[in-house]
Amino acid sequence: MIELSNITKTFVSKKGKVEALKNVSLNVRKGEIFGVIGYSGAGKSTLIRCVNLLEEPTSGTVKVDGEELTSLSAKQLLDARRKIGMIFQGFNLLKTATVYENIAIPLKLTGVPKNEIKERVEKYLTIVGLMERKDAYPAQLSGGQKQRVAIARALAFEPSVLLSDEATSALDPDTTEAILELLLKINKELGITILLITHEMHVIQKICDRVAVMENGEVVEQGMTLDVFTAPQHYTTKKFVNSIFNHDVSEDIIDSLKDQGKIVSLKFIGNTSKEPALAYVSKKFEVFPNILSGHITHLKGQPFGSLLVHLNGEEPEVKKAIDYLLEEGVQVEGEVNYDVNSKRIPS
Ligand SMILES: Nc1ncnc2c1ncn2[C@@H]1O[C@H](COP(=O)(O)OP(=O)(O)OP(=O)(O)O)[C@@H](O)[C@H]1O
Repeated sequence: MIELSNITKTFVSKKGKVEALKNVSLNVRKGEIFGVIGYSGAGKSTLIRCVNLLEEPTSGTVKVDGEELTSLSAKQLLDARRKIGMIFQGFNLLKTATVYENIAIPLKLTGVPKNEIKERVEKYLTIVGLMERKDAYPAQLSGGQKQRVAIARALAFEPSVLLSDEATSALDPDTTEAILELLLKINKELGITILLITHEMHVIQKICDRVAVMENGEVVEQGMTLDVFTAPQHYTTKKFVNSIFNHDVSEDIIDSLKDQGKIVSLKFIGNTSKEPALAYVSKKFEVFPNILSGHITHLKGQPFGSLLVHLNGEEPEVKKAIDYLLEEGVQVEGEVNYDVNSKRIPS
């Protein structure tokens, strides 16, 4: 549905050149929710803006719904953009227009007939749950309600693709959840393909079928959300995974324990979360597991747990215990390193 092939984007300013995108290729399939996650400056905004050519790539091609946007004339591009809705962190509503007008005016400007405008505005305001606020002005709405108006405005063009540029980043956690639920509903019920960018793991965890991790203008890892985050390969991906578990154990404790066995991080996926694999370790081997910290979350609806455990015992027994845990489908990571926040985490 969205095919980005070998996209590069170089900004040239007085300060010099910035390679914001370096040979990025992505393929977003019809009907899926695809998330791009990365820290500040990774190139996410530049990437999503290249999809509707708000930003023109320095090289590479952009195809949306089979049409190569990079080869269209200005007029053709305007038409093609109507199939690509976009929502933003800052909502971008007209302050002096009502909720109804915010949706109706852009339709009017593109020549949609009057009776159809009314039909569409009412249809999409109902879908986002804001019909009763149609005469309100943006200043009278909460952040979540403003984002709902922006979503209705995007949907009113009946796009096949919705781009979301950090749409929940300015919202509180409860409102974020509600907006993510709405995006899921739009994806399922209207069949709209969604490409979103975010720096928040829970956005990816909750709604994305597939994910790409960006760092320094490059996609460093991509695949099914569950696969990428349960077996992270790249340092940045590991940092994102560790950020959801936040094992906050003091260095003093780690230093005092590390000579009497091994400190490991165990990750449990799906049904293995429910199995007491760790309890068997102390029965089967001369190893005494001591849980230093633990957390269970969800990844695309599947339980995903992490325990920071001190496996106290002689090296051969600890090794056997680790092999046993691996056989049971538990991910085991050893070596304790510092992360950027100077908290010690297994890498
Ligand atoms: N118009 C521009 N001119 C010059 N450099 C730019 C421009 N836009 C982005 N950049 C640079 O390109 C790089 C990627 O920026 P981009 O905004 O795409 O990253 P991001 O991952 O979206 O981060 P953030 O969430 O902080 O916006 C950064 O180094 C940024 O300073």
